[in-house]
Amino acid sequence: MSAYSSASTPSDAAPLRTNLAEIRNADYREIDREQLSEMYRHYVEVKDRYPHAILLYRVGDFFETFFQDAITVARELELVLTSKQGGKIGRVPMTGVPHHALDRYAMQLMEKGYAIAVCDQVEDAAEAKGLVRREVTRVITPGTLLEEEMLPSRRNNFLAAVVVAKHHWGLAYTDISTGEFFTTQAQGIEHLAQELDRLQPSEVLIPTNAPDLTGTLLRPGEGSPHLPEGLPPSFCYSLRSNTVFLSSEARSRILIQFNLRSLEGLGCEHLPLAVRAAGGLLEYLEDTQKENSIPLQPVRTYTISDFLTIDRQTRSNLEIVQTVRDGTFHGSLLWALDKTVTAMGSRTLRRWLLQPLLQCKGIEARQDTIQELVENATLRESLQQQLRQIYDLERLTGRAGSGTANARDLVSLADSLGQLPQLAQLGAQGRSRYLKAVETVNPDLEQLGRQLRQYLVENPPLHLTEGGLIRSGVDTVLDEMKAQVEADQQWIANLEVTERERTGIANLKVGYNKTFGYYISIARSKSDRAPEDYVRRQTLTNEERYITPELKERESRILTARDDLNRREYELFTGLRSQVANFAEPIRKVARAVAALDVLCALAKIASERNYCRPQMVNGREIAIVDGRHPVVEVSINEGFFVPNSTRLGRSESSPSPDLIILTGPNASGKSCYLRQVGLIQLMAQTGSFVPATSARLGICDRIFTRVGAVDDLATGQSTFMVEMNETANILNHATSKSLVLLDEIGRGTATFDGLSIAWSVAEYLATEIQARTIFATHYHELNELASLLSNVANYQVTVKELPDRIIFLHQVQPGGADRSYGIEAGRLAGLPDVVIRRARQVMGQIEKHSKIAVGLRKGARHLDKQTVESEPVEQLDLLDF
Ligand SMILES: Nc1ncnc2c1ncn2[C@@H]1O[C@H](COP(=O)(O)OP(=O)(O)OP(=O)(O)O)[C@@H](O)[C@H]1O
Repeated sequence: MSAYSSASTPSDAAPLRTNLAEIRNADYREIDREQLSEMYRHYVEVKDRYPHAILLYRVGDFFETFFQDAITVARELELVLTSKQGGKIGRVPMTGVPHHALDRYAMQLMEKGYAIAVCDQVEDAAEAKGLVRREVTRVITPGTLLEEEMLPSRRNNFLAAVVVAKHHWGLAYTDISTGEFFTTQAQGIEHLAQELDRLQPSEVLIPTNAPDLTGTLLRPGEGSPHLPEGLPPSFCYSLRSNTVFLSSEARSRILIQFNLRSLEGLGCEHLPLAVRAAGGLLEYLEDTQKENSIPLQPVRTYTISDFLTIDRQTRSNLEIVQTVRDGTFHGSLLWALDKTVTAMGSRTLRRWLLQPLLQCKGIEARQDTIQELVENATLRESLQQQLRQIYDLERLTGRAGSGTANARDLVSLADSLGQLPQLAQLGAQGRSRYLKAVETVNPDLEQLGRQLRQYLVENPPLHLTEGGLIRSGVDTVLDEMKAQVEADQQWIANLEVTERERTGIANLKVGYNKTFGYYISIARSKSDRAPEDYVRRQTLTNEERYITPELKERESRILTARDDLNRREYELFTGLRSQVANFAEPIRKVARAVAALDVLCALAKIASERNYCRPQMVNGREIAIVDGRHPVVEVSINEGFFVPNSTRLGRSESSPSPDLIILTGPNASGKSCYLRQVGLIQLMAQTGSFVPATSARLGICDRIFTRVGAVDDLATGQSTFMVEMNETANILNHATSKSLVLLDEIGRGTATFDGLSIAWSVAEYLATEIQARTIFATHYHELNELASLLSNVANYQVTVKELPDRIIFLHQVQPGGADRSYGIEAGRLAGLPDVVIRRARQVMGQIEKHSKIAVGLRKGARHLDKQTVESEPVEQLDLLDF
């Protein structure tokens, strides 16, 4: 149980130990409201408006929950469930958390999939006549977090909205902490699922026409008949009324938000579903943020086909942002490449890796900057040094705009803006586009930074209403107030000396306590010498305590002046904060340029330290990598131990390279590693990065597909083999001749001959029908025979050296097919009985002797290139004949 519990709230709260089923008044909807006392009546009125959120209701120093919410919160947060007198109705369940710990507990509830409505006191309890006025000041949901401590700094927290109309869909998403706001429209639900998978939004808004469900937050995996079919179940979905997603309402909401007359300039005028999604998203922000107005950047329209498509399997198999095995960041591509020095840069690198480009122009612009920074290490190091001084401008601006920034945030912002001129000087030394983007500093931002530094003290406190924020000399009213307080404080400080002189009592003291304020203390033995204007306030064993009218007057003046002074400081502070919010747009523009430069510096540093090369991007189908390496494995094993391997793929008139490589080799020889290495090099190249190779010429790919390993998908109840077949079907149905397909172990999850047959026909289809560039790693060395049938197929093997008692892995990929697998050898080394090994060899010999796969298919080979494979009866394979 937590140390915080309602047991420490008001005195009539009592722990509830009863069986949950016996708790009375748990359901607020079923009680007689007339019987409730005034505060509870207000509580249920508010609760009626937020039936699906946990309502945290401010009472004194606590945020309390009542009725069913109290039971839920007690269970989820392991707090003590108590009860409190709710009026004539008797006691109602209650659980509370201290107000200062709200963020922490809200975060825990959020992680468990709850939305939270915060109902705070909006007037001073001391000044309230009757019930203290309370209002919902914020609704916190997973997609609307703003609090620094609740947000991961190095990744975005996206809120998405989706509108589906048959096969077409619109998607809008934003990160309200950084203000990014995008929208798009396309067709094919699988593409929507892919986009959501790329973004990993914390919350997805879905329109529903069931009014009583509006506001429901479905936890990940919960599912609902109201979710459009085909959406991944792994997200938190919020059901919203479909009226706010109507075209006209959505449209006018966007126009008002960005103060526009038409959507033309935003690029979404003719994309009705994109507009509807964006409008619905804006309405949600209005509804949840209440008094915080979120400064969003004008919505930007994008097209998914402008980027390399990476589906969920590929993102997972290539371990782009997390590893397959344990889902950790450590060991992923992002981990190996993220040498950025700002949180903004880190978020940008993640985005770039998940959304590589399709146009040479954009890729080459990034490459140009990397090249410049590889060649000029001094400039690169100075830039990184400079970038380190720049805080998270995007999120600091976001907090300023939403009114949640504190004085330390503004000081960090000012310090960061103060670094821009030096950054500009460094940028001016470069030639490429990304360096040029920072070479001029907006004078308004310089001025803003100066003003913030001029007003705010260097190390301001966290609290904003207790003074100590603003420097002296910047505001005459404030200075006069400070002078008055200081004069009175000085008078009190001198009082001890002046009163000792006046009374002649050498040990007279001036003290302060909370109950009486300032007092003069005299030893009781000397109390007869107290002057007439001394008024006795307290008698202790050895001393008497007095006040004087003048002392009291000074004291109350100090107290009121301090209040005024704190208020004035707060006013000045909020003025500064609003000023920052007014500059949100130009600050974020700079932030984007800074983030991109940070990423390019990081990639240049890696390129230089790890000997990467600049890949030459070409428009054809060529993939020519000389001495390529796996970017993650290379840095995970001892330096110099990684064995580089080359790759040539992509047949064309000028190149005899194969389209499909059959890759064989014993277990653990490095097939998977090689396969992934090729995929990662291609992906890195299309991100604009240099690649781990001696040289590379790469044609742009439209998609990278992977099928690696075999894992049961228990969540959807699919067997290993069905997962494998689904993934393979997806590849065969969507790959094009511009795709890169990486297949590892197709057909292993079923009977050998079924598996081999499927593997064979899949490879054949890829090579003849689709002609995608493919690497097909397999233990079925029978597939090597394909190369003798199809001219665009080649065999490669990962080599090993056989010694009498062991195998040495050379990890070298060389032309030719392995004529045997080492499975039986591996079994022998593992200690299988000799008799079993002997029998296995015998069986193997029989299989090899009688296999007529190549002969059988060669007879039908004339049909292979004519797309008639399906209709032609291929001769009965003789595989079972041994
Ligand atoms: N080129 C290489 N240089 C150095 N070490 C390598 C290389 N390729 C692979 N390795 C090492 O060998 C290990 C096994 O590689 P990998 O998993 O790719 O084998 P595999 O042939 O796919 O095995 P299996 O058929 O059992 O799946 C890797 O973890 C890696 O450490």
